[in-house]
Amino acid sequence: MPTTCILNHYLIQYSFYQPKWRWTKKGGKEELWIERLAHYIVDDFGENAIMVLCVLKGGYKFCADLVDFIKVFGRNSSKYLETRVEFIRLKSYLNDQSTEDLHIIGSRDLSFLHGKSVLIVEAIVDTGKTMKALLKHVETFEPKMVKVAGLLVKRVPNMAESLTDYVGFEIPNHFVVGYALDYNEYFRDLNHICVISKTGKMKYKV
Ligand SMILES: O=P(O)(O)OC[C@H]1O[C@H](OP(=O)(O)OP(=O)(O)O)[C@H](O)[C@@H]1O
Ligand code: HPA
Repeated sequence: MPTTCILNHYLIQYSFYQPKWRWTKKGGKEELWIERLAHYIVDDFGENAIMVLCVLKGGYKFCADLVDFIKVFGRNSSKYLETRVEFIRLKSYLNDQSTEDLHIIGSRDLSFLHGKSVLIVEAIVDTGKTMKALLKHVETFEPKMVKVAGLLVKRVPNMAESLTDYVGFEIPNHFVVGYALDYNEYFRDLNHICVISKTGKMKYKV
Protein backbone atom coordinates (compact mmCIF):
# COMPACT_ATOMS: atom_id res chain seq x y z
CA MET A 1 0.00 0.00 0.00
CA PRO A 2 -0.51 3.11 0.03
CA THR A 3 -1.01 4.70 -3.37
CA THR A 4 -0.87 8.46 -3.82
CA CYS A 5 -4.20 10.16 -3.63
CA ILE A 6 -4.77 12.26 -6.72
CA LEU A 7 -7.83 14.22 -5.61
CA ASN A 8 -7.19 17.14 -3.24
CA HIS A 9 -3.54 16.19 -2.94
CA TYR A 10 -2.82 19.27 -0.87
CA LEU A 11 -5.29 18.13 1.78
CA ILE A 12 -4.97 14.40 1.75
CA GLN A 13 -1.85 12.30 2.05
CA TYR A 14 -2.59 8.74 0.94
CA SER A 15 -5.33 6.46 -0.20
CA PHE A 16 -5.75 3.18 1.66
CA TYR A 17 -8.67 1.64 -0.02
CA GLN A 18 -10.20 1.43 -3.44
CA PRO A 19 -13.66 -0.13 -3.79
CA LYS A 20 -12.40 -2.36 -6.59
CA TRP A 21 -9.46 -3.82 -4.66
CA ARG A 22 -8.90 -7.49 -5.20
CA TRP A 23 -6.99 -10.05 -3.23
CA THR A 24 -5.74 -13.38 -4.50
CA LYS A 25 -7.04 -16.58 -2.93
CA LYS A 26 -4.93 -19.70 -2.55
CA GLY A 27 -4.94 -21.32 -5.98
CA GLY A 28 -4.63 -17.96 -7.72
CA LYS A 29 -8.29 -16.95 -8.13
CA GLU A 30 -8.92 -13.26 -7.54
CA GLU A 31 -11.75 -12.00 -5.38
CA LEU A 32 -12.89 -8.52 -4.40
CA TRP A 33 -12.18 -7.97 -0.69
CA ILE A 34 -15.83 -7.09 -0.07
CA GLU A 35 -16.88 -10.33 -1.79
CA ARG A 36 -14.79 -12.23 0.72
CA LEU A 37 -16.54 -10.51 3.65
CA ALA A 38 -19.94 -11.20 2.10
CA HIS A 39 -18.94 -14.85 1.70
CA TYR A 40 -18.08 -15.23 5.39
CA ILE A 41 -21.30 -13.50 6.41
CA VAL A 42 -23.50 -15.68 4.21
CA ASP A 43 -21.79 -18.82 5.56
CA ASP A 44 -22.27 -17.72 9.18
CA PHE A 45 -25.89 -16.60 8.89
CA GLY A 46 -26.85 -19.78 7.03
CA GLU A 47 -30.61 -20.07 6.70
CA ASN A 48 -31.30 -17.08 8.98
CA ALA A 49 -32.74 -13.94 7.42
CA ILE A 50 -30.19 -11.13 7.86
CA MET A 51 -31.43 -8.02 9.63
CA VAL A 52 -28.82 -5.45 8.60
CA LEU A 53 -28.43 -2.45 10.91
CA CYS A 54 -26.49 0.24 9.05
CA VAL A 55 -24.72 2.82 11.24
CA LEU A 56 -25.10 6.29 9.72
CA LYS A 57 -23.75 8.38 8.40
CA GLY A 58 -20.33 6.79 7.90
CA GLY A 59 -21.59 3.29 7.11
CA TYR A 60 -23.91 4.03 4.22
CA LYS A 61 -21.57 3.30 1.30
CA PHE A 62 -20.02 0.20 2.82
CA CYS A 63 -23.45 -1.10 3.77
CA ALA A 64 -24.87 -0.59 0.27
CA ASP A 65 -21.89 -2.38 -1.33
CA LEU A 66 -21.87 -5.21 1.20
CA VAL A 67 -25.60 -5.90 0.87
CA ASP A 68 -25.20 -5.94 -2.93
CA PHE A 69 -22.57 -8.68 -2.61
CA ILE A 70 -24.63 -10.65 -0.11
CA LYS A 71 -27.45 -10.58 -2.67
CA VAL A 72 -25.07 -11.77 -5.40
CA PHE A 73 -24.26 -14.83 -3.28
CA GLY A 74 -27.98 -15.42 -2.87
CA ARG A 75 -28.54 -15.24 -6.63
CA ASN A 76 -25.62 -17.57 -7.34
CA SER A 77 -26.75 -20.21 -4.87
CA SER A 78 -30.02 -22.10 -4.85
CA LYS A 79 -31.21 -20.58 -1.56
CA TYR A 80 -33.04 -17.28 -1.15
CA LEU A 81 -31.08 -14.98 1.20
CA GLU A 82 -33.56 -12.75 2.91
CA THR A 83 -32.12 -9.39 3.97
CA ARG A 84 -33.78 -6.35 5.47
CA VAL A 85 -31.89 -3.09 6.00
CA GLU A 86 -32.58 -0.70 8.86
CA PHE A 87 -30.63 2.37 9.94
CA ILE A 88 -29.43 4.01 13.12
CA ARG A 89 -27.72 7.37 13.26
CA LEU A 90 -25.00 7.89 15.85
CA LYS A 91 -22.77 10.92 16.35
CA SER A 92 -19.84 11.53 18.67
CA TYR A 93 -16.98 13.12 16.71
CA LEU A 94 -15.93 16.75 16.50
CA ASN A 95 -12.89 17.46 14.33
CA ASP A 96 -10.76 14.31 14.65
CA GLN A 97 -11.66 13.65 18.30
CA SER A 98 -14.20 11.34 19.88
CA THR A 99 -16.27 13.31 22.38
CA GLU A 100 -17.68 11.66 25.49
CA ASP A 101 -21.12 12.43 24.10
CA LEU A 102 -22.57 9.68 21.94
CA HIS A 103 -25.90 10.75 20.48
CA ILE A 104 -28.46 8.48 18.93
CA ILE A 105 -30.13 10.81 16.46
CA GLY A 106 -33.76 9.86 15.87
CA SER A 107 -35.58 6.94 17.44
CA ARG A 108 -33.83 4.80 20.09
CA ASP A 109 -36.47 2.12 19.58
CA LEU A 110 -34.94 -0.88 17.84
CA SER A 111 -37.67 -3.36 18.83
CA PHE A 112 -37.72 -4.60 15.21
CA LEU A 113 -34.47 -6.43 16.14
CA HIS A 114 -36.21 -8.69 18.66
CA GLY A 115 -35.54 -12.36 17.87
CA LYS A 116 -33.68 -11.45 14.65
CA SER A 117 -30.20 -12.33 13.36
CA VAL A 118 -28.59 -8.93 13.25
CA LEU A 119 -25.63 -7.73 11.22
CA ILE A 120 -24.39 -4.31 12.35
CA VAL A 121 -22.58 -2.59 9.48
CA GLU A 122 -20.16 0.16 10.52
CA ALA A 123 -17.56 2.09 8.55
CA ILE A 124 -14.92 2.34 11.24
CA VAL A 125 -14.17 1.08 14.72
CA ASP A 126 -11.67 3.53 16.18
CA THR A 127 -11.73 3.96 19.98
CA GLY A 128 -14.56 1.40 19.99
CA LYS A 129 -16.79 3.63 22.15
CA THR A 130 -19.53 3.87 19.52
CA MET A 131 -19.63 0.13 18.90
CA LYS A 132 -19.55 -0.78 22.60
CA ALA A 133 -22.47 1.56 23.31
CA LEU A 134 -24.40 0.36 20.26
CA LEU A 135 -23.93 -3.32 21.11
CA LYS A 136 -25.17 -2.66 24.64
CA HIS A 137 -28.23 -0.85 23.27
CA VAL A 138 -28.95 -3.53 20.65
CA GLU A 139 -28.73 -6.35 23.22
CA THR A 140 -31.57 -4.79 25.24
CA PHE A 141 -33.93 -5.68 22.34
CA GLU A 142 -33.00 -9.39 22.66
CA PRO A 143 -31.97 -10.27 19.11
CA LYS A 144 -31.31 -13.95 18.29
CA MET A 145 -27.71 -13.16 17.37
CA VAL A 146 -25.55 -10.11 16.63
CA LYS A 147 -22.49 -9.85 14.40
CA VAL A 148 -20.51 -6.75 13.47
CA ALA A 149 -19.00 -5.96 10.07
CA GLY A 150 -16.48 -3.09 10.17
CA LEU A 151 -14.88 -1.80 7.02
CA LEU A 152 -11.94 -0.39 8.99
CA VAL A 153 -10.56 -1.18 12.40
CA LYS A 154 -7.98 1.30 13.60
CA ARG A 155 -4.76 0.20 15.27
CA VAL A 156 -5.03 2.27 18.44
CA PRO A 157 -3.74 1.50 21.95
CA ASN A 158 -6.14 -1.06 23.51
CA MET A 159 -7.64 -1.60 20.09
CA ALA A 160 -11.16 -2.93 19.95
CA GLU A 161 -10.58 -5.87 17.62
CA SER A 162 -12.88 -8.23 19.48
CA LEU A 163 -15.87 -5.96 18.80
CA THR A 164 -15.73 -6.72 15.07
CA ASP A 165 -16.53 -10.13 13.58
CA TYR A 166 -15.83 -9.22 9.94
CA VAL A 167 -13.01 -6.73 9.29
CA GLY A 168 -12.29 -5.17 5.91
CA PHE A 169 -8.95 -3.52 6.72
CA GLU A 170 -6.91 -2.91 9.82
CA ILE A 171 -5.39 0.57 9.44
CA PRO A 172 -2.79 2.68 11.25
CA ASN A 173 -3.83 5.32 13.73
CA HIS A 174 -4.51 8.23 11.32
CA PHE A 175 -7.73 10.12 10.74
CA VAL A 176 -9.24 8.94 7.47
CA VAL A 177 -11.91 10.38 5.18
CA GLY A 178 -13.82 9.32 2.09
CA TYR A 179 -16.20 6.50 1.14
CA ALA A 180 -18.78 8.15 3.49
CA LEU A 181 -16.27 8.92 6.26
CA ASP A 182 -16.00 12.61 7.05
CA TYR A 183 -14.03 15.28 8.78
CA ASN A 184 -16.71 17.72 10.06
CA GLU A 185 -18.97 16.58 7.19
CA TYR A 186 -16.32 17.18 4.48
CA PHE A 187 -14.96 14.47 2.14
CA ARG A 188 -17.74 11.87 2.52
CA ASP A 189 -18.14 12.05 -1.27
CA LEU A 190 -14.65 10.73 -2.10
CA ASN A 191 -14.75 7.27 -3.70
CA HIS A 192 -11.65 6.09 -1.90
CA ILE A 193 -10.37 6.41 1.65
CA CYS A 194 -7.51 8.79 2.44
CA VAL A 195 -5.60 10.18 5.39
CA ILE A 196 -6.35 13.85 5.97
CA SER A 197 -3.26 15.99 6.35
CA LYS A 198 -2.57 18.59 9.06
CA THR A 199 -3.33 21.33 6.51
CA GLY A 200 -6.69 19.74 5.76
CA LYS A 201 -7.53 19.45 9.45
CA MET A 202 -6.68 23.10 10.02
CA LYS A 203 -8.67 24.24 7.00
CA TYR A 204 -11.89 22.43 7.99
CA LYS A 205 -11.60 22.62 11.79
CA VAL A 206 -14.65 23.89 13.73
O1 LIG B 1 -14.85 3.86 17.50
P1 LIG B 1 -15.19 5.30 17.72
O2 LIG B 1 -14.00 6.10 18.18
O3 LIG B 1 -16.38 5.51 18.62
O4 LIG B 1 -15.53 5.94 16.29
C1 LIG B 1 -16.32 5.32 15.33
C2 LIG B 1 -17.52 6.15 14.94
O5 LIG B 1 -17.16 7.48 14.60
C3 LIG B 1 -17.74 7.85 13.36
O6 LIG B 1 -19.03 8.38 13.53
P2 LIG B 1 -19.29 9.93 13.83
O7 LIG B 1 -19.59 10.11 15.28
O8 LIG B 1 -18.19 10.76 13.27
O9 LIG B 1 -20.64 10.18 13.02
P3 LIG B 1 -20.85 10.04 11.43
O10 LIG B 1 -20.85 8.57 11.10
O11 LIG B 1 -22.19 10.67 11.20
O12 LIG B 1 -19.74 10.79 10.75
C4 LIG B 1 -17.82 6.52 12.61
O13 LIG B 1 -18.73 6.56 11.53
C5 LIG B 1 -18.19 5.56 13.72
O14 LIG B 1 -19.59 5.47 13.91
O1 HPA C 1 -10.56 8.14 11.18
C1 HPA C 1 -11.78 8.48 11.19
N1 HPA C 1 -12.35 9.13 10.15
C2 HPA C 1 -13.63 9.52 10.10
N2 HPA C 1 -14.47 9.28 11.10
C3 HPA C 1 -13.98 8.63 12.17
N3 HPA C 1 -14.60 8.28 13.31
C4 HPA C 1 -13.71 7.67 14.05
N4 HPA C 1 -12.50 7.61 13.45
C5 HPA C 1 -12.66 8.22 12.26
